[in-house]
Amino acid sequence: MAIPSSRLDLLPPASALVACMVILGLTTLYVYRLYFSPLAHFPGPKLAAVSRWYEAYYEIVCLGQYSRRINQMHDEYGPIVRVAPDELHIRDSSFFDTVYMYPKVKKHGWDTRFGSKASTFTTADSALHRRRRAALSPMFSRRSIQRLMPLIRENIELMSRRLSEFQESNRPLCLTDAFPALTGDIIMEYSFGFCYKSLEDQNFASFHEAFNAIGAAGHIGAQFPGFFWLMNQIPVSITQKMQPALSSLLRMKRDQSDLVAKTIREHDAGTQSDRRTIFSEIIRSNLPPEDKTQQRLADEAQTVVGAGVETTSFALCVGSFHIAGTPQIYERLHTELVGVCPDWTALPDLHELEKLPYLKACILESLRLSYGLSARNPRTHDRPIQYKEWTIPAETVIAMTIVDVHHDEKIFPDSHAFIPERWLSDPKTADGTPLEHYLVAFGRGPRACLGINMAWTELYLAIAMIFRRFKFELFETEISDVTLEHDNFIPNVKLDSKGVRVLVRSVVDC
Ligand code: HEM
Repeated sequence: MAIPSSRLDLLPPASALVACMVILGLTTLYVYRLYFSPLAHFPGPKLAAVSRWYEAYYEIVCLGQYSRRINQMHDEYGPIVRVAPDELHIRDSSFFDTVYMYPKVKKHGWDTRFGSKASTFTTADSALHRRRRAALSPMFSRRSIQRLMPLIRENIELMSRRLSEFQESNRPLCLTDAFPALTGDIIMEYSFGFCYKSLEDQNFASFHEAFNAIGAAGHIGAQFPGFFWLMNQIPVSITQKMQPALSSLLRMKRDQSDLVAKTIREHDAGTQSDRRTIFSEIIRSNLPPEDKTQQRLADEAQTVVGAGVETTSFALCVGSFHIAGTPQIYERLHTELVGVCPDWTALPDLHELEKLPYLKACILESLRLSYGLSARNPRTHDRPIQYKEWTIPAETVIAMTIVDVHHDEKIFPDSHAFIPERWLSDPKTADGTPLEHYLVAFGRGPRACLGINMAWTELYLAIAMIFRRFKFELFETEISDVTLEHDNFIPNVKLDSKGVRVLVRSVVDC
């Protein structure tokens, strides 16, 4: 039946109706989150409780500042705060193991962050994660890394030759570029039997910027899950103009996808080489076919390579900066290294290096101040957990942050200072816990770092080679070039940093 036109005039326009419904819906949602949600009674700012836009503002507009804001919230509200409608954050080092060591723990939230949702690193579900991790694990065991030693040493020696070049030319060397070239060449070679030869490149060109871009873009991906899909649809020539670092990231993703495809093809044709690579082994593993698709393995490649490049290289930057800038640390380390390595040309094997207490202390302190990840690290448990007087409902997202533990002044007094001595002579905290228990750079529990053996090996060999054979003089570099300023998932320093730059000097006992 037709409505008379006079009555039609009385109806509000469709757009107004939609707007009213949206406002009503949002109001209902916000009222629920504030007053009726199971997390309603947890302390924290109301804005954070009603919407993730609060987080988005600090992460996207203020460029990775939500962690800092969360720290202010803890100062104001106490050790547990509600930082998003469905998420609590805890700042209490003694609770770290309870959150992370639970075997069935899930990790929601990282699956949309990097455009690689099917990787082991980003898999949310615990059972699926276990299966995927099991296929990767054999390649990262201590024995496998021992087998990888010739490759690691070859790259360390190549780095040594590059350092000699800089010493001879007296040109400043940018370690922020050089270290990702080292770690990148190693992990690419191990992943695919191919690398970009970044160490040989005049300027150590690598995908370092791309990995930093992915961290920053992750803030957008976290809020808008379709973001990476959208970026992938845009031709590289356009993203190149819009955002060069992001275009480098997309190029890297496409390269890795091609390398995965090549590995699959060679496996299917039976033409693969005898050399074990991470991806040839995954393809040979007993993972089900759906976990061996090109897309899933490309996701895996992105995170394995990313995890292998940035964390270790930043730890090397932080350590080198402090060792180079503090003569008594350098002298003590150098003397210890000369003791075990009187002939500078022959670096001792890993077992010998692992026995050196001061070298280990310098590495521990480098890890402590480089954090691994600066992001808050979400977990959910399938049962309620008790934190002090608070009962946290099952399936709540609970996060803690490595940076908070490493700067817990009760555990690491003068926590911003680089003091290797704090690790000497088997130190304990006030309650008798070994200090190393609170070094959580590699995370904890079933989702802890898989590359820990590889990371330690690279750190031992690189630091031993550098500070046995050379001496660094800091060049127009200051503490802010290694200080966390932007939490872009991985720790980023101030935006206008030119990197850690040094002049390379020879040493008399070489
Ligand atoms: C200084 C060096 C490194 C640090 C501090 C570090 C730190 C971390 C941390 C904190 C996590 C856990 C994330 C979480 O809790 O969810 C992690 C995971 C991981 N790391 Fe590392 N990492 C380092 C080097 C490496 C290297 C060299 C590799 C080798 C490719 C690697 C591969 C991985 C992988 C595959 C995961 C995911 C494990 C999983 O989700 O089961 N990492 N890393």
